[in-house]
Amino acid sequence: MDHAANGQPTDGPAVDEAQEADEGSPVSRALEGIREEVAALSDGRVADYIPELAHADPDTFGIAAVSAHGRSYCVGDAEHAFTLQSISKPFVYAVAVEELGLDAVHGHVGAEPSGEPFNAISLDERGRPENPMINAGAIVTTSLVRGTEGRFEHIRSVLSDFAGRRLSVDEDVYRSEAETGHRNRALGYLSLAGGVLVGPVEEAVQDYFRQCALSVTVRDLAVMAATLSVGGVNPVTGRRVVSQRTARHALSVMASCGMYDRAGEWGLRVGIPAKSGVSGGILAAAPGAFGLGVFSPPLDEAGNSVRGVAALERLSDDYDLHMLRTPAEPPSPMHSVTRAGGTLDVRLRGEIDFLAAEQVVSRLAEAIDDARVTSVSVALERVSGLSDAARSLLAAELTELADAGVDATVSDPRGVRRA
Ligand SMILES: NC(=O)CC[C@H](N)C(=O)O
Repeated sequence: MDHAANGQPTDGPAVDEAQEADEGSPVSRALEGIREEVAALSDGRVADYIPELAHADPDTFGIAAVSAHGRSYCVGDAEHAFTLQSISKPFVYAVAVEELGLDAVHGHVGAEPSGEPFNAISLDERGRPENPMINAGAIVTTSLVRGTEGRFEHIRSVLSDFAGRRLSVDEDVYRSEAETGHRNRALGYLSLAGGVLVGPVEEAVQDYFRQCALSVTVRDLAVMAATLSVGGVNPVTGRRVVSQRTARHALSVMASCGMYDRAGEWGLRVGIPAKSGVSGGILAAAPGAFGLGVFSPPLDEAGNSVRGVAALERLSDDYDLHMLRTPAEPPSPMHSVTRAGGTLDVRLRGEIDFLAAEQVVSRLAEAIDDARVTSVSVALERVSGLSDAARSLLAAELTELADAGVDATVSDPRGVRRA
């Protein structure tokens, strides 16, 4: 067992050394540039309402990024261990959704940004906490998890899969919050009274305190985020942790509710689904691109790391990571379109999603109006994947062609139409 900078055990290396990207890489240098600039910010206060958190060194500052392909880049205090706190919430939400399904979970907790602080006493008209990212909602979400190996062990094991290594509880922080977290107990009892919290409040609250006290590094945050970014498969270990749909649900609640009462401003200026924690961490998951982790303990009034917010604003801007940026024009899905005699020969390529399929079917439909064409042949040899939406659009167009008397044949040696 090795020990991180603050003496907390970290149970083995965070990621496979082989995946560690070169420190001299331009990506690391760019991260370092942002870190140096943002380090000059000295506002904010270290959280002390959980007494143990008050010991954090305000100057500690690390940034990590993990690409969708699993390469990691870390600068600053990358090996420093700190506790997840609220960053655990989207992951435990994912555990609950995976186990119970989306509708069952949202029978107990809403999905609307509360516009209020993380510890607000905020229940909607149905008695549900407003969303799973505020404390009340997160305690309810934790209470829903079952897991065969015991609730907390199940949570720890899935969160460890997200990080790609076994995470351990910082017992001092856990005890410190368990001794003082009476407001969270109160939120638990209110949710019990509202009929949405399952089972003994104290057990749910204890497991919530434990999940908040899981010890991580910025590198872990970036790996966890990257796992959500790429749809639920940890890009470092290659292991599927949750379904693609569950990953999308977690990203959605992070996007709308992850930054508490700063969610709107965050969407405008950063636009990366994110979750912050009072220990000073922020995790951000840019879909299909990068997982990011930042740690710096001084917090703004909303409870978000001051340097973390500034660093992510810069990262989003400099590297075009806003989720609502205009996507690049994708390559044409048509490798070639030729006509030989009465046959239109269409060879497709690459990943065919709904937009690409729309291009293809509109081209195929022209064959119906073209008197010279009596048959079409569609070749899928070069197609690496068809989305469900694309598959059904293509099937519908083939039926149209047949109905119009155009003979259609499909060659699909890789079986992408069946996948
Ligand atoms: N915003 C946070 O990180 C809050 C988490 C902390 N454990 C609490 O419940 O108060």
